[in-house]
Amino acid sequence: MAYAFDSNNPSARLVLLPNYAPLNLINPNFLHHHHHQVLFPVRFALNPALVAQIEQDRSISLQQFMNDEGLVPSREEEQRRCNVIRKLKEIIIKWIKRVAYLHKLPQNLVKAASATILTYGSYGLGVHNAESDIDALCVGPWFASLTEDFFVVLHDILAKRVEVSDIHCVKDAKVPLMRFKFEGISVDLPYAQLQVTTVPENVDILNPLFLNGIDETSWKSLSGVRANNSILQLVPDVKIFQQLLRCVKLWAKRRGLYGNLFGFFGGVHLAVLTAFVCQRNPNVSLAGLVSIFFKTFASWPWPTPVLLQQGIMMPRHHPEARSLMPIQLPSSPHEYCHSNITTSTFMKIRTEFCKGYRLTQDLLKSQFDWRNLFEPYPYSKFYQQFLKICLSTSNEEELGDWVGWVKSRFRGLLVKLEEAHVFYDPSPTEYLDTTVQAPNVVFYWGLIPGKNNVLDLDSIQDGFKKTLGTGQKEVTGNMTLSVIKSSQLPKTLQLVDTHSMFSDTGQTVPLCPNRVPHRLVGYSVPSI
Ligand SMILES: Nc1ncnc2c1ncn2[C@@H]1O[C@H](COP(=O)(O)OP(=O)(O)OP(=O)(O)O)[C@@H](O)[C@H]1O
Ligand SMILES: [Mg+2]
Ligand SMILES: [Mg+2]
Repeated sequence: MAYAFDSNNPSARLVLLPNYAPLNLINPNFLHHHHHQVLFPVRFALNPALVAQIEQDRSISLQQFMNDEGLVPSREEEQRRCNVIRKLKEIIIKWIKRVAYLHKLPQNLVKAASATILTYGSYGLGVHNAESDIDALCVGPWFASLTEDFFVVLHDILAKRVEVSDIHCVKDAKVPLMRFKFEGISVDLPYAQLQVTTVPENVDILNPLFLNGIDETSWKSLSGVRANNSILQLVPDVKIFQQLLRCVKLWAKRRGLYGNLFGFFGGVHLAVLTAFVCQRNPNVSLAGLVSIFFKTFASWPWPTPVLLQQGIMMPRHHPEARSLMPIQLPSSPHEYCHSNITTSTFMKIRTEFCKGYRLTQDLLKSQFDWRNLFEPYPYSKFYQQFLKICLSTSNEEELGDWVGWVKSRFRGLLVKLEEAHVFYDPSPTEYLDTTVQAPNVVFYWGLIPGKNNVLDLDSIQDGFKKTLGTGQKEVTGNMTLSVIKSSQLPKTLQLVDTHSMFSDTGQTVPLCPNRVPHRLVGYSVPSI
């Protein structure tokens, strides 16, 4: 560590120079001319070339960190996903020919008929990792209906394929879709029907020619693709946007802020916040953008909405406009991303933005270390009490469906806890309680009851059970709530807080935090 000291003014602060800062990069006039006012922050003392050099180094070390985390998929993993999409496209083409035939269309129309797959979500943005699903929109012609041809004919074709497992139809959602695994990779497949016979492979869904006469559901299903297209068009540099979004997603996951169903962010929210920062700061390095990201949102005057397209007037009566953190859905004028953020999760998110800002505001600090930003959230140290949510089924096959169902209704539980005036931190991580015989998944949510506040758990549990009993549901299981002290948390969970790793010893082990439940309805939570 090197220090430059202003000897003419002993009360002036020491100017800290990073270890590797070559002295010749220090603005030579600085110490000389400004020795009566060395109170400038250190960055002003440095030659801009040095600042740029350090930022560059920080960006490289951040990229190195991300690579070491294994977040960027390997070439083989990419290839696997490409193969899945190629095979899906082949299946869709065969399907549409069969549907045309079943509808007894004339030969020339059968010949001309086509359908395609458009990817969106994190895969479409190029920020997916090995755990991400593939969001693939099936786009079909005028004669292929959602209810029959998609949910019955295509479903049956897919169900018969050896590559496909765990296939489910989610019909009652805002964006109806089929969810399945294809060669082990989760796929979300919604459907949009265009009023044309031939759907080109790379159909331009922004072209009004294709959008003529489109129905409401198809329009909604197209919104994910539209959002992706416009994000990619609005950011000045796609590559740096992707890098920043990967960092932001990792930060959100590590700090327990990723999961729309838990009242936190989904991928789309973070994509818009990231695009917003990139849009306003072209030509800034990755490290600089991370710093600006936290600065921007630590001081954001919520509930002022975050808008990517400034000219668009967002309607005040929109239900999401009243949400605590409204975020515009790009390219869908007058639409916001759906969010489940509550007062508790809002407070946690804001605290974490501020913490992120504190940790990244001074990139020039010599002891700067990216690991601090991505440190796993230490739940067991933060909270003295936890709400334990135990979900179980009598056999393993039903567990995924049951957990997915309960998660899709978690909003009801968040609202009930909010009404009970407790502060809660709904950690999305899933654990397995090995002291329970039945196949199970356990959640531990941090709790801080309000003053003089006794939590009436029975009434919350009864109310939530009622919520679970309504709507379309094929499986049932058990759900119990209990409050435990942090000292009663399984030891491995406390270990996880410090090491964030999977453990196969002890009572309770975390499952894959991104385990994708089959019936998880995503953002289209049924109304509760
Ligand atoms: N809350 C939401 N509001 C609006 N659109 C959403 C919402 N959630 C998902 N979507 C749409 O569906 C797409 C896929 O969502 P998904 O939940 O798979 O997240 P993702 O961005 O792909 O991240 P991940 O890598 O976790 O899968 C999003 O990109 C978005 O277009
Ligand atoms: Mg996805
Ligand atoms: Mg998805």
